[in-house]
Amino acid sequence: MFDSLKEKLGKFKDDVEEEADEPEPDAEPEDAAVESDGDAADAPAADASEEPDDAGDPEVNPKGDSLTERAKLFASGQAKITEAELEEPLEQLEFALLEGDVEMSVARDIVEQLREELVGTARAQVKTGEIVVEEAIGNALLDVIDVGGMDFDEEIAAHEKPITIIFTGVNGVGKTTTIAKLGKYLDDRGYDVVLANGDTYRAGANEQLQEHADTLDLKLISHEQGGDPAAVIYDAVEYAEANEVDVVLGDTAGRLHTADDLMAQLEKIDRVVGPDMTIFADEAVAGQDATHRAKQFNDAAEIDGVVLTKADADSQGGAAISIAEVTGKPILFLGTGQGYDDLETFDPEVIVERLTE
Ligand SMILES: Nc1nc2c(ncn2[C@@H]2O[C@H](COP(=O)(O)OP(=O)(O)OP(=O)(O)O)[C@@H](O)[C@H]2O)c(=O)[nH]1
Repeated sequence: MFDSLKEKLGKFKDDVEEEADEPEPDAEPEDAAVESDGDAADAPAADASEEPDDAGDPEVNPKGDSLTERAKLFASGQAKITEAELEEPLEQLEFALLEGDVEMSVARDIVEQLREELVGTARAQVKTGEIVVEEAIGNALLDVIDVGGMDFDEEIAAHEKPITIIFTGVNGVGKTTTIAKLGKYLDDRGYDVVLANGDTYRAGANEQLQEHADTLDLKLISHEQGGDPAAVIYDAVEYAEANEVDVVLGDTAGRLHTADDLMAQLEKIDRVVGPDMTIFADEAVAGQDATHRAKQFNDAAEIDGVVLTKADADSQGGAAISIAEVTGKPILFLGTGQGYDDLETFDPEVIVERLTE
């Protein structure tokens, strides 16, 4: 999972460490003078304990001395990584992220945060303490994926029952399978679950969900094909109330005659049923398409979180990295296979650890 993304981040780390490993060979005296005026770019002069006041004074430390000064700082481990040295590795990383289907604004945020965190870091620290670059990468990733934090288990436990969860997303991405997986997940945790088929548009949708319901021994509420999806989910909520069922999991259509029809239908379900939670499902492998769809669906019927399916088949991680920041809503689960238990809670810290280890 996300192997290619991991490789790209690893390459950035190697590139920066390589830069730190070499003295600044082409540091022109003039550059040095300019940098010492810049923001963190040449902070060593200020950090050096000896003669801090004289370091930038041309009388005491004329331009011609600054290379010697730099060599001294390098030897003492106090020299710092400059913005110029990071330029190429950062550019390459941004390109690699875009190539991996990371949304442009997200790739830029990651690169900017890395620049901010790494410029001015002591070279010696980067060279020897591998953890520095790794941590900077981790922080930049966490910043974009740890968004809108919601603990799904806590939310379910704390919420008044029944709790109604609606799933949105286009056809074929694994939405129905995800509902079945989540039904089992909740059933395993002691909740009574009822499924509702709000996809009254697609032929065979009832049978597909019924098959899952039978396998998992869950109740399914469905109407005839062509019926009103809001009515199906409403019925399921009534059933849950009458039978002390804890959770209603409602599927919705992933495609109608037009995208406008689909969005109008979702808005109607929102209005009539007033779901407690709306989860958008899409496939990780769809990359930027998934990110854009998440935004579109969120605009039509506000989502509370995302399930990214088929993460097991996704090496790029573009959607996984982008979707939370673009929608402002957290990824709750990753689908990691076709089995009912192939559902992994999305823990940003664990994901970052996996990507940077
Ligand atoms: N590898 C992998 N396959 C998955 C995952 N989730 C679902 N699938 C497969 O994706 C295919 C489509 O899943 P469905 O649940 O039928 O998709 P859907 O979104 O409901 O699509 P429709 O039923 O057409 O609306 C099935 O073959 C699933 O087994 C996953 O996390 N990993």
